[in-house]
Amino acid sequence: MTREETELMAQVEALLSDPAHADSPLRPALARLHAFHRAEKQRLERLVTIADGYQRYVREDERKAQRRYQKSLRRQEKLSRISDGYQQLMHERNSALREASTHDPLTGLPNRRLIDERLPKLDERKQYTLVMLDIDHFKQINDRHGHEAGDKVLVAIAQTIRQELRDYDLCARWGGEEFLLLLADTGLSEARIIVDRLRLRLAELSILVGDSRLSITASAGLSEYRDGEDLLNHTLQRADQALLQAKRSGRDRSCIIM
Ligand SMILES: Nc1nc2c(ncn2[C@@H]2O[C@H](COP(=O)(O)OP(=O)(O)OP(=O)(O)O)[C@@H](O)[C@H]2O)c(=O)[nH]1
Repeated sequence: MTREETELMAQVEALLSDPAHADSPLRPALARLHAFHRAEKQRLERLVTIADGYQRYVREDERKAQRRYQKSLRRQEKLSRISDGYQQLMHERNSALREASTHDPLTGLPNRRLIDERLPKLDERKQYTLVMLDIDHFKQINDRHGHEAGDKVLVAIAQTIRQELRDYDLCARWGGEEFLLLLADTGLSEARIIVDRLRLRLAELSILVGDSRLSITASAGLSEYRDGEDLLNHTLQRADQALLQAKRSGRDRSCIIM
């Protein structure tokens, strides 16, 4: 209520309660006007209270909706973090599984399965030489120094093969101490130079096992891929025969079957 209104109401109430105006013909009308004004005022106050309450309710409701929205946003962020993490984990697991199924766990070299997968992708226009490389008298290493020593030697051999070959050559651990090399874009005479250099590097290895230093030699059989033939059947058979020949003629050498 404004100050002016308060003063006016006080003035009207004073007039109404003054006995000097009890018989005034204006008094009943003034009394009704005063009562009407008070009733209106109370109604207005009630309305204001209701409107305030409604606004408070709306504000509180908005705050609740905001809190619910923030909470659901946080939950969604959490879910998407979990989902991202899960996808990453699945990706890593798949890569690990793929790695495990296509590589030899001891040396990390590709295994037969990977070679089987890669071979259909050979470029028919290129020359390829297939090499079977086998470590000589490997059994003696196991027998004399134990299986673990044999494993250590195999790891060192694989490392040397990897270092000596070019990026575009393929190499795999084919069996126990037998390795398959596929030299791309390479004819027999060039392949023999590469293989003999590799055998020399292998012979130079001096692998520390306990108190002993072990050295090895390797034999190799080479054969060139002929157009249209099955590499893992025909070319491989000739390379195997060449390897047998190398073993039979004294080991520590490479042989070729044309
Ligand atoms: N330490 C170890 N030894 C293995 C592994 N795989 C195969 N071998 C061993 O390799 C040896 C191969 O022996 P052989 O086939 O007789 O061949 P070798 O003694 O190398 O004789 P030649 O090939 O005729 O020169 C066996 O004793 C196998 O047990 C392996 O993963 N780790």
